Amino acid sequence: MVVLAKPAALEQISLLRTPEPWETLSGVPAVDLSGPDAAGHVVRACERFGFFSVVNHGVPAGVVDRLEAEAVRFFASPQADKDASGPADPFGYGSKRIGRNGDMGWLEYLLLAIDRDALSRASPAPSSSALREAINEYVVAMRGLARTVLEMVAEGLGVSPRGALADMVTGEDGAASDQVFRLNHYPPCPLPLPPSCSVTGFGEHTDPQLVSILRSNGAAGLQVALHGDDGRWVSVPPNRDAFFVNVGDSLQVLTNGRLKSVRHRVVAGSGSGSGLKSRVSMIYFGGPPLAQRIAPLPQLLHGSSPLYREFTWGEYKKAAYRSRLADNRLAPFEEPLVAAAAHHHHHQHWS
Ligand SMILES: C=C1C[C@]23C[C@@]1(O)CC[C@H]2[C@@]12CC[C@H](O)[C@@](C)(C(=O)O1)[C@H]2[C@@H]3C(=O)O
Ligand SMILES: O=C(O)CCC(=O)C(=O)O
Ligand SMILES: [Fe+2]
Repeated sequence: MVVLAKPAALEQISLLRTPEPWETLSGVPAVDLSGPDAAGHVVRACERFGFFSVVNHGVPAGVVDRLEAEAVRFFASPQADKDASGPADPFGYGSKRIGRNGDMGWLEYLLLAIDRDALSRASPAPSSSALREAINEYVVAMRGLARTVLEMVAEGLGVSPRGALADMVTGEDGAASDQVFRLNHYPPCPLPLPPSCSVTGFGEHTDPQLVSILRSNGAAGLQVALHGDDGRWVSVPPNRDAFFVNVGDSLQVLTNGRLKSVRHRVVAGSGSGSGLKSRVSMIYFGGPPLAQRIAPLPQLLHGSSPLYREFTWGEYKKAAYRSRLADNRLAPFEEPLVAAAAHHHHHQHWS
């Protein structure tokens, strides 16, 4: 029997079994934000998948293209220049290491703090002013999109006021919300791999915030786990012109589990000279102010008990940054006594 050794450079990066052909999520809902009943479509997509794409979003292509070009330029710059904005702790330039607890992936990235509507002066920022300006312009567009999506979620769920969720992330008054922006670059992995194996680009996880808005170039790699079906993984076909919205853990709690955060991961492309493109993605993470209390909204309880105990975003974030990527970060906040009964309730509600 031939045992293929794992190349040394991949020592700490998990390999994933990738049965070919990958099943693609042909059913990934694409919501036309300018179409009729967009709010209803958004809520149904969030309930079924915790994930959907938006088209006719009104974000000018120029804003996206400019950032993509600057991101490509940054990642192509000399390693020493990139290292000058690192190591990521958690903000700055990082390579292969994700977070502080041993997660590794075949990628490099820039993780940046956003203060209201621009890069925070308090965290390391890239030295290129063209990149900084492109990020600032893009972040303004993402705040607008996050606001629209969260207003539609509130509207579709019957939560009032309509801005109740959106204000947590993009509210103009009160404490500044906790927004993060990330550029990820996944070069194709040039090393030989055992058959039916791929390299982990970004390991499976849910995002802790309310919503994340992701955009990538035309390179594939993103996969999401279905809520039913034993969490089967499906590939998301790339779409340069769309944005992908993830429901995060905090929105799951605020809706008392009616919307569920989506587990997702990125699989790196493999094979040198195979013509595979590098994947470049840009993700805006919409979190609330640190002191924001996160608990099921009373309006959504309809007489049933809360599935989670109240916590502040600051508390949750602290716990999240102590956890591994794949951990179930919500488990310690679940209300054990009512979980079984409520599960039954939801089950009936959905079937
Ligand atoms: C391993 C980790 C990386 C992460 C912080 C954490 O300890 C667990 C959550 C991770 C995550 C996932 C979504 C976002 O990419 C991120 C910035 C976030 O807010 O939570 C990352 C964190 C990170 O890369 O530092
Ligand atoms: O890079 C991607 O496409 C997704 C990465 C991701 O899920 C994250 O950064 O939280
Ligand atoms: Fe993510």
